[in-house]
Amino acid sequence: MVPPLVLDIDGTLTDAQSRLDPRAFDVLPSWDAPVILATGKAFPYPVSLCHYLGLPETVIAENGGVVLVDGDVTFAGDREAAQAAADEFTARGGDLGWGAADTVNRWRETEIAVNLDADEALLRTVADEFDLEVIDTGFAYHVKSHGVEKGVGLEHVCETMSYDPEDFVAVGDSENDASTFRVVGQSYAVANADDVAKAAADEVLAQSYMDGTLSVLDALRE
Ligand SMILES: O=C(O)COP(=O)(O)O
Ligand SMILES: [Mg+2]
Repeated sequence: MVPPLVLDIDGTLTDAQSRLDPRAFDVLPSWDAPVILATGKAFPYPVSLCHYLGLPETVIAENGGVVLVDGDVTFAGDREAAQAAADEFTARGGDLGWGAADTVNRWRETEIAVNLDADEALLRTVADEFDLEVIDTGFAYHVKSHGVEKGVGLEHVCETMSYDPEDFVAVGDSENDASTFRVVGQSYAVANADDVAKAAADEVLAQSYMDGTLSVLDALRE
């Protein structure tokens, strides 16, 4: 019997160019246990990924800010504070860096994401003034409330689904996966992971991106 999975998206189910690795379609829809997508992306991204993979919509989005399980959506985090910090950052000359349409934040409900090209020092100064934290996922800076984490989201999912987080196997690549790694039974950082994720993981994989993830899933299926 295979264990339930909690999988990060960017850097874990993708290639180095952030493109979804098509092998996800071979392995995830037929996985014989729950597959939870846990991401820093805004809510519609993992929902649509579930839709197109043919998976039940059980997702942790916005680094734990939004959780969908069993048809119920719950929110954590102070979006208004994050917006106020973003406005102040912009007023002081910062740029969120996503252009006018800003599809990165347009549907984001509990935090604000900022392009990695932005002025990090200014962003951290302003976030601090609003009692918010900044995490760097390797794909964006996220300005968010303290204590909102993917791992907390997973605990909520588990309560609803009557699972123990210990039953889960996790794969991830960055700082925002460390909280997941702390609550699951077995955790893996892909080789491209950042130092925080590598330190938090039970095991650091030899292979990067989806190659690393598949090495875990193939071993679990054997
Ligand atoms: O949105 C990001 O910054 C990273 O997304 P991820 O958590 O799926 O890697
Ligand atoms: Mg990631």
